[in-house]
Amino acid sequence: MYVGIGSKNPVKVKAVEEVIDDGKAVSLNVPSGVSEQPFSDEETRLGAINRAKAVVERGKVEIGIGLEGGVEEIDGQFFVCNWGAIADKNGTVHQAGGARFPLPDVIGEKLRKGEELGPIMSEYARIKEVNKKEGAIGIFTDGALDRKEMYVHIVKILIGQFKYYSKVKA
Ligand SMILES: O=c1[nH]c(=O)c2ncn([C@@H]3O[C@H](COP(=O)(O)OP(=O)(O)OP(=O)(O)O)[C@@H](O)[C@H]3O)c2[nH]1
Ligand SMILES: [Mg+2]
Repeated sequence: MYVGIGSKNPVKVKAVEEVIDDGKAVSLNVPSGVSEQPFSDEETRLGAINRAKAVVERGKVEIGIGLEGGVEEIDGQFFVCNWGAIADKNGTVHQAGGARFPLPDVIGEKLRKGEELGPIMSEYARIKEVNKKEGAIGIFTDGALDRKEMYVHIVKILIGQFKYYSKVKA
């Protein structure tokens, strides 16, 4: 399957490569069409869909995948949320949501001031570009689950739906 991923972030690219059959994905820098730091499930999901569609519109690949991270406030506490979408040239789109977990208030306060989670996490964990490594989920689970593995889960749900619904339609 010749697949494009709408990000140059290595954790997202590796997650797609790990799941697809031939193991090779084209990575493209495409706009998400939402804020750099999405602030709700809706906005994060839309960012994933926009990225997936933008990849296909570039015309290099038949199938595009968009993965987007964001935050969602529930009862005064911020949770990291993650969404993915897969799109093909015929306009088919499938979606999937991933893990969510709470962030400490000290991080929530910085998010409220308009800072982006990636840099906040790097400062908090004292790890450069932690968003391209284990990510917030790796830090707050003591390494039990890293950001790539979290996206692998989403990509499996995306590719799985794509295959299932292609068969059903045939
Ligand atoms: O360290 C992190 N661990 C995570 O689990 C996580 N989830 C989201 N974010 C941050 O939320 C913003 C939008 O996310 P995002 O989808 O735009 O990702 P990104 O900016 O890292 O990649 P990309 O935009 O180049 O594809 C960015 O500031 C991300 O760093 C995370 N940071
Ligand atoms: Mg980003």
